[in-house]
Amino acid sequence: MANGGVKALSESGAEPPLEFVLQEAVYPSGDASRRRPADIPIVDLLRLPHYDDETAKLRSAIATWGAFQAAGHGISFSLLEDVRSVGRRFFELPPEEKLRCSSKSKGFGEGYGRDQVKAQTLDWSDRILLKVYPEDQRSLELWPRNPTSFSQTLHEYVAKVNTVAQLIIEAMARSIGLDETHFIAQLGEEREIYCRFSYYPPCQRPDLVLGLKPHSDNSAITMILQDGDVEGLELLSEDGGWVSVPSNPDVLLVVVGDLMEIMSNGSFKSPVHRVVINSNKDRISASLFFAMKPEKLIGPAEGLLKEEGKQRLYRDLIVKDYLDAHLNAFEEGKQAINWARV
Ligand SMILES: O=C(O)CCC(=O)C(=O)O
Ligand SMILES: [Fe+2]
Repeated sequence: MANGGVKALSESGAEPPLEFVLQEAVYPSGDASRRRPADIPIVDLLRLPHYDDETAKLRSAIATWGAFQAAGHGISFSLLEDVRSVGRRFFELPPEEKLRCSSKSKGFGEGYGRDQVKAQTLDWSDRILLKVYPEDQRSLELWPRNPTSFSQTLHEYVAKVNTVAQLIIEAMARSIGLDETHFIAQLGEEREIYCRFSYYPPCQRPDLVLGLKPHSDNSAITMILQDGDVEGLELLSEDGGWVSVPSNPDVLLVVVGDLMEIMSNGSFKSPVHRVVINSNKDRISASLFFAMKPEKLIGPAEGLLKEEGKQRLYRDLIVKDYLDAHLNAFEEGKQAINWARV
């Protein structure tokens, strides 16, 4: 692929090159705009700490979808719009400017450019991945200088979402009868947060490509700011069908990650999800992935194993080993969570 990324390919108007074309068995069949949205519950974070029915709603949403839409988060709409806007403006820069933010690191490496993974089929998207927390671990040389407000906007957004995530993670613990500090203590102050902006250009053959292959996240939780207008994210439902996540411009979509599935001993499911493409509309998203530091040992909460009849479903493991297993599984088109089962 030329240096212009998928955006330049899209603008050339050509059919997608073969390395982007999926095997026929996994064609996404059609245009994102023609899909029916899934009924993913909206949880009001203002009510969450005080009302048991809101906590029950959160638990049921996670049990059904592995995800919910968070409203009442207190982050101004203008900041959400600014985050989408700085992301979009970065991807609109000429290729040589974007390439200044790229690095050669393997796997899901930081910086602009495609994931350096052995994949059978390439994703129809451009992305930039940045470690945003702890602050002293930021590789600022990879952060876009253009638009000039990029760093400040992202900095402000991460601080706010970090506070919101705390409240959500406490409620998740409460919702399954654990002390509300349990998962937060696992994450610790030295938690790591990565931000991934993804830009999905239109493709004249949305029936042949995916913006992002089916995967579950290697995080504890992921907080996704979706495009304000354009849908594309889909969750794999229990009956094996794909359902489309509505693009609600002022909510944050909270998705359970594999590390939370392990710590909750399977009470919470980390959903398999993918991104489909539109024939004439582009889409932007910004995902924040919350995880423990790689050296941390995690496992199912003791409190969940004491209950009668409860079996341990996952091993204790070092987060770094899980991340390696996740990458290997991803490259083979498999789910890493099976590796963690007892
Ligand atoms: O673009 C989206 O809405 C989701 C992106 C995603 O699933 C990811 O980055 O892991
Ligand atoms: Fe994801």
